[in-house]
Amino acid sequence: MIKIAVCGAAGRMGGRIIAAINETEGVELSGALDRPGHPMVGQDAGYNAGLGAIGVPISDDLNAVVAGCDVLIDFTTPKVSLKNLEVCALHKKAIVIGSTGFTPEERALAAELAREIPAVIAPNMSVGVNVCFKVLADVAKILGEDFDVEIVEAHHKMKKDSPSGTAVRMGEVVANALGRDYNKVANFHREGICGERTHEEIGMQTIRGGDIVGEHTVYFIGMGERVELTHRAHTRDMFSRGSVRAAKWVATAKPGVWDMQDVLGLR
Ligand SMILES: NC(=O)C1=CN([C@@H]2O[C@H](COP(=O)(O)OP(=O)(O)OC[C@H]3O[C@@H](n4cnc5c(N)ncnc54)[C@H](O)[C@@H]3O)[C@@H](O)[C@H]2O)C=CC1
Ligand SMILES: O=C(O)C1=N[C@H](C(=O)O)C[C@H](O)C1
Repeated sequence: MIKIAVCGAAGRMGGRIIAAINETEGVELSGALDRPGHPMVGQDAGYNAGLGAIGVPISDDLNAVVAGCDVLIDFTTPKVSLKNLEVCALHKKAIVIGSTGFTPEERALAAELAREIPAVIAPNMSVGVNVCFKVLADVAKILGEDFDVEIVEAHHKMKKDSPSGTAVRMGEVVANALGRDYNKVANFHREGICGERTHEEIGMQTIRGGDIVGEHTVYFIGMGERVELTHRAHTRDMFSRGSVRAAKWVATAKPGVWDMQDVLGLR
């Protein structure tokens, strides 16, 4: 039985991950964490998952919860995730990180911290999005330089980072396939007399509102035709099931940073 602890247990994803652990064979919830001062600390973690009481209280004691698990699943914020990675490395425990909004410097630090423990770090745990990542590289290469690339994502109004981690990864996949540097060609802002579109840029546009779970479209726009690759998330449950699948996989993985392409065998 793999013992999984969940950090961000009082959050939108935390509740769905606890529900997914509850329905998955071979895993059990060993602990639940949220930030000190959160009103749900001390309450049973099953309530946020819609399960009723399951006998695991939400704690704010990171060291104790990590010591008692085999794998920590963490859906919080980049800063919290880096701290969790550091504590998992101290305790030699594996980690799955779903938080998004990492800077390039934070990503480098995460790789450093994960040198001695296995870590799955992925901006999107759904099978559908990860298949999109895989085919996007081929689509970009086949359509080539004659097609302009624009990426549009839409999420709920509570989302804190922009563009989404998924949109950034899509931009990186396309840029790599076309031999471009995402950090140089991503264009996040057009306003006023901003001039004609450059050939190389990848436009990154963001919509926020209501309760949209998550939608991503990559447009390949040519002269006289365009191709659109869209993924729409209907619920958070495939992200949470994906994170539990990643936890089972990472429990026996070698140290280093992995992502869902590794977990799903899509490399
Ligand atoms: N990789 C994926 O498939 C997905 C990633 N995400 C990402 O997961 C993250 C969380 O998303 P949501 O659940 O919607 O956010 P949320 O705001 O509902 O939940 C985050 C939780 O983390 C807790 N938290 C904050 N500081 C903490 C600390 N120091 N220690 C422990 N807990 C702490 C908050 O109190 C909150 O309960 C975001 O970065 C989001 O973009 C969301 C969905 C899917
Ligand atoms: O914050 C969210 O909700 C989501 N975040 C992830 C991202 O930033 O890509 C994945 C998903 O789209 C939901």
